[in-house]
Amino acid sequence: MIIVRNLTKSFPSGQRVLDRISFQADEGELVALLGASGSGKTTFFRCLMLKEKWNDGQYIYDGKDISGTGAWEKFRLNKQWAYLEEKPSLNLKKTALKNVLSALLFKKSWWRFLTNSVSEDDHMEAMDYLDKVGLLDKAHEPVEKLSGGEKQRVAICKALIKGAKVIFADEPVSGLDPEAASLVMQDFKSICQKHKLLVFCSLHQVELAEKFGSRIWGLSDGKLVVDIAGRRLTQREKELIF
Ligand SMILES: Nc1ncnc2c1ncn2[C@@H]1O[C@H](COP(=O)(O)OP(=O)(O)OP(=O)(O)O)[C@@H](O)[C@H]1O
Repeated sequence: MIIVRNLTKSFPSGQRVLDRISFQADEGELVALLGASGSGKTTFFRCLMLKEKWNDGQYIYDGKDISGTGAWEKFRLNKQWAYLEEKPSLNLKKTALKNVLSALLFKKSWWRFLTNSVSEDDHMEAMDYLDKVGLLDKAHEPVEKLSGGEKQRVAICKALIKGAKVIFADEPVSGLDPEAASLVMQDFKSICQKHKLLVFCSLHQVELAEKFGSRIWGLSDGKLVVDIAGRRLTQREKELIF
């Protein structure tokens, strides 16, 4: 699904943040990305979402070379990608259901977009997704009343209803207590398998990466120093990353 060869990124200051990173990642994979603070995890995701210009490298997505692609192609690809942040961007005053439905904006026909109408099918689909992440009974609650983990799960539903094929989750469980963090990670794992998505998830917690990642990557000094199937990391691997 994604093949990257020699991704290199430097900022104008001259700092090289990503150094010739190469990988192949496929649908159904939950890639847990570990790295110390400032190791370049966010920059890496931003490069993969084409929000940052690459200095070098080749990017193949769904069999097509999209290195140096134009604005229209980026717009089209952005519909297939979702970016989830530590603090999900949600309308706090609106209900969980309305937040999920808002992600349909770009999928609707122009007529329904202009009249802001929601079909019975849209409604059912949104409720189905909320049900899948255990939030059916919170569908009509304003998001400001939901916990951090529940807000993150609403953001996951938004990504699903938008039809995202790849999710970039940037430290989605930072600030959550261990139980809420596990629930969110469990949701990522199940949607990844069920909907055949590719999920990249940056984490600081090694245990969560070991428990939920189908693959674990370690980023250090701009390089992918660890790329293994999900399992317990050895002491040596931890030392390479941190
Ligand atoms: N727009 C920018 N201009 C210049 N330097 C930047 C820019 N964005 C990030 N950097 C630098 O790139 C390096 C990597 O930053 P990045 O945010 O990608 O790391 P991170 O691994 O996501 O960190 P954290 O875990 O703390 O969120 C840092 O040294 C940062 O200062």
